[in-house]
Amino acid sequence: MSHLRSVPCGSGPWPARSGSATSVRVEAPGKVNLFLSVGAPGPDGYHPLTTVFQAVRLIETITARRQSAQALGEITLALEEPDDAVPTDASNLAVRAAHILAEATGVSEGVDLLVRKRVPVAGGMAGGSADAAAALVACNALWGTGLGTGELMSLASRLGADVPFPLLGSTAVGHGRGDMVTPLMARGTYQWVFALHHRGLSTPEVFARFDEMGAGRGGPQEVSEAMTVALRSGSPQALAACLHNDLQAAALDLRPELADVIAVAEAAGALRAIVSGSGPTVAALVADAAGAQRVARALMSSGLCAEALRADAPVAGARVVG
Ligand SMILES: C[C@@](CO)(OP(=O)(O)O)[C@H](O)COP(=O)(O)OP(=O)(O)OC[C@H]1O[C@@H](n2ccc(N)nc2=O)[C@H](O)[C@@H]1O
Ligand SMILES: Nc1ncnc2c1ncn2[C@@H]1O[C@H](COP(=O)(O)OP(=O)(O)O)[C@@H](O)[C@H]1O
Repeated sequence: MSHLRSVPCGSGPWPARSGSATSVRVEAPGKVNLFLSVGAPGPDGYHPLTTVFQAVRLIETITARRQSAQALGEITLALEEPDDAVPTDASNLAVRAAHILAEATGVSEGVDLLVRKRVPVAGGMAGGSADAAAALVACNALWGTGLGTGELMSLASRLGADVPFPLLGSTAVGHGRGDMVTPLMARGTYQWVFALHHRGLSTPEVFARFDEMGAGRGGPQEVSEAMTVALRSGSPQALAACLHNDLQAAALDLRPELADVIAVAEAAGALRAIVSGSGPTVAALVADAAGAQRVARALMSSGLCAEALRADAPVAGARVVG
């Protein structure tokens, strides 16, 4: 299709080497799925899907620090604000990312990772995946391992279906497990309000409920022409009409109150509100800043959500800052 171009391989928009820097700071965005069509699972249990990701201005920041010569070459992680829902051991996706990069490049140096989280945890907005992408870019620069975009993308897809996208950012189509990403032409800036909840939803549980409901038959649908035209037009009204999420019914089945959250956002003037990815975050697309304020206020006074966050999109993928 003429609006698609392939991911360039070679060096990315981040420095390959940091020289003698003692630390590297990287930012990576959360995402919302503008379109998510899910097919029947394959023998590995994974679902083939077609999705349109948009990177939103809810930004994870990872600082990778060189260790002292006396350190044991371990990979450690700390959270700027401790959170029981986020592991800090070897199961953290950012730690796994540093390990996989060290293994692929033969690096024995350790690293101390410090994470500032701004994407809701287990909210269907891929915060853990953004951390993994940020850790890959940060360690690649700190260690001077010099991997290019193609190689980082390939490591990212081994970490999780959602990990390659935050390396790319902006707006992109995902195929396969969602890990085969291709940039998509999009104009304009979109305003979102995200309704957050205290309790997250588990991605495997939502896919399992999707299967129990008999929802995925055959292969996933392709992105509609209406969606690509809407994105090229930059019109939030046109985009609102095309938003689609096959996992929404399963998320609503697990959390029926999300239907009320959607209704409150739309009654307050959102152009459309949908479940973000596997949920439970509800993403409301609004026309402008005034609309965002009205919707955020209505969501908060409804008592149905823990927080309402405003963010614009799209934004860039993982990049070294500071
Ligand atoms: C649903 C989506 C939509 O973008 O994201 P979230 O909304 O959860 O962030 C993704 O498909 C989630 O991606 P991610 O969270 O990286 O998934 P992974 O870690 O690779 O897989 C977690 C589990 O989700 C299920 N899974 C994931 C991707 C896929 N295409 N088919 C699946 O069935 C599998 O049960 C797998 O064991
Ligand atoms: N760096 C990380 N940040 C957040 N959660 C993480 C991280 N590493 C592992 N996890 C685990 O992954 C789960 C899902 O994380 P997250 O990426 O926030 O949500 P989602 O998959 O819904 O987009 C969390 O509940 C947590 O147990």
